[in-house]
Amino acid sequence: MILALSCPDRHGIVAAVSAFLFQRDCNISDAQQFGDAATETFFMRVVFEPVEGDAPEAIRAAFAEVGDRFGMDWTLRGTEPRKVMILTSKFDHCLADLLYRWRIDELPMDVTAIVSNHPRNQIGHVDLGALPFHHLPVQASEKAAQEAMLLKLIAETGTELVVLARYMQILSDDLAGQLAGRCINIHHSFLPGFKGAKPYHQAHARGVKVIGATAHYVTADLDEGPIIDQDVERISHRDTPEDLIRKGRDIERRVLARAVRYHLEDRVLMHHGKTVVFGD
Ligand SMILES: Nc1nc2c(c(=O)[nH]1)N[C@@H](CN(C=O)c1ccc(C(=O)N[C@@H](CCC(=O)O)C(=O)O)cc1)CN2
Repeated sequence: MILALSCPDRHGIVAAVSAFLFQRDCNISDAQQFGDAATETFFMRVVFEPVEGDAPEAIRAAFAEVGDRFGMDWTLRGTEPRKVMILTSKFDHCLADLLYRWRIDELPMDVTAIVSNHPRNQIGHVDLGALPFHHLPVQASEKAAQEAMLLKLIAETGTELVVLARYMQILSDDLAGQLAGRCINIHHSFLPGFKGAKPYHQAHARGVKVIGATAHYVTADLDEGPIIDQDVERISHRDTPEDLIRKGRDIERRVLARAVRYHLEDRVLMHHGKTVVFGD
């Protein structure tokens, strides 16, 4: 099981958590914590094995007293797969990579559906196997209707996380609000540089020597959401925009996969528009 928490920083938090787990004969296999002096906030992630028959609900019910005592924001989850919906437009490299990592059990998820604003035959060569595919086209005048169908699908499938794997439509403030903290986007630049569409052409025009990719939670403000993970590659004057797009694909794949896995493993805690990430 994984306990993730944040609370006002004070003495005794780690002691109280470890005492609770000790009293229940739980075995701690990993623990990470961080105290943010600037905001006097404490963050902690503990992976532990409960004794046989100690049900998650019972542990949660018992931990609530500790949570209330310290004013914690906390989640306590098993490691069962979580329901993920993947949205894409025409570029399928991130979708294909996520599905490969899912098929080799690198990502603890059940894929509820693949959704695109383009028809199935326009999203590259990726093998969706038996996964449900939904074509939800976006006409500017019918964006609200398209988003209502998307929200209905998310609700009906019990989707817990929405991944924008190069989904090139801007979500409305309402939809972004309804998916707050459970929608991750891959932006194909090293934010805050080169927001918006065509970042590789912007980078080429600026003559930068490093390109990158950024995975972030989606908010109403385009490319402004809390950053979960980033990575970069050095480039040179020899690289054309097409070279940057090619080199960028690899960066996007690994950054998005890492961010999705970190979210699914409760390694990401949100804080003041930023994140605390207990990586591996
Ligand atoms: N509310 C948000 N929606 C989306 C975000 C976000 O941060 N907040 N990220 C984008 C992804 N993205 C960059 O990473 C991005 C996608 C699309 C555009 C854009 O200008 N789209 C045009 C249409 C383009 C087309 O049809 O091909 C538009 O929507 O007018 C910029 C950046 C996903 N959504």
